[in-house]
Amino acid sequence: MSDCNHDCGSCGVSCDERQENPGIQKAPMNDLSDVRKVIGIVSGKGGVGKSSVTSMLAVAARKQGKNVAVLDADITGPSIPKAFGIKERAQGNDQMILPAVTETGIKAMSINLLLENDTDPVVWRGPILGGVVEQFWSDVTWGDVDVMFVDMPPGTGDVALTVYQSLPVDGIIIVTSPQELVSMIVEKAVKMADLMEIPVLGIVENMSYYKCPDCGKEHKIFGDSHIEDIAATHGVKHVVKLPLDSEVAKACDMGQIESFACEEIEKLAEQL
Ligand SMILES: Nc1ncnc2c1ncn2[C@@H]1O[C@H](COP(=O)(O)OP(=O)(O)OP(=O)(O)O)[C@@H](O)[C@H]1O
Repeated sequence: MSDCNHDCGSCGVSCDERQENPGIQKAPMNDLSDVRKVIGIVSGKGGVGKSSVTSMLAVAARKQGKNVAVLDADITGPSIPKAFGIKERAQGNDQMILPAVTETGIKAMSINLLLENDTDPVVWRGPILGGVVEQFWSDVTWGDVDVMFVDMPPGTGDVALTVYQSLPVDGIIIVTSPQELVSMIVEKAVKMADLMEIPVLGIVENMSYYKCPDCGKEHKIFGDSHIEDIAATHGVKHVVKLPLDSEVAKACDMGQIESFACEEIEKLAEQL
């Protein structure tokens, strides 16, 4: 056949090589990178602790001896460098961008490692944000990585769609808090993953309860949890409940997430 542009979507010819649903091409990985597993950390809405959980999962997987990377796809609200206390800018040249490396050896890339000041806002439209995420995947020299955690932007918008379509995501972890409204938003995230045919590996209910340090009683500050029901409805195997804990906030805010240990997250990381 002459003049084939390999875009079956714009061509009606019924040739031997025709693909009815050619789909969106995955972004290529460069020759100096070998990332063997990609796990997206998603949340229905902002502020529920998605970046903290991403960081804790990365720390736990690293402790288990894996080569770990974190791709901060939350371009307009990047929190990963702060949680790990990374202060220096990313290095690179015309050919490649090198990720930052944390104290325990986790590789990380975030828009904040490229901005002149980490308080500079990112005021870009959706397609440009998605393009940055693709570049983080394709142009960063990740090297040998057993598992990469992708800190997704909150919600089911443009950039989340780009990550699902362009990166070879093996599964996602949904982070939520226990309010009723959030349950509905979680279902949206689950359904989006279903649409993309990406398995939901687990749900983390963050700030699930507060344990009184004096009497040990657990208080459900945001109300009763419905997370087990939601997980059962959607066939999600792993459910983790994390307390509201000032030590988590302190570790993230001080850039010391690598010295914070969380048994529940360590157990989850083992299953991934
Ligand atoms: N279990 C917890 N207990 C106490 N504070 C927490 C807990 N989890 C997260 N935090 C704190 O809540 C704040 C928001 O957390 P984080 O940045 O991880 O949320 P996020 O969902 O990624 O938000 P965004 O969508 O804005 O990126 C941070 O200051 C963090 O330290």
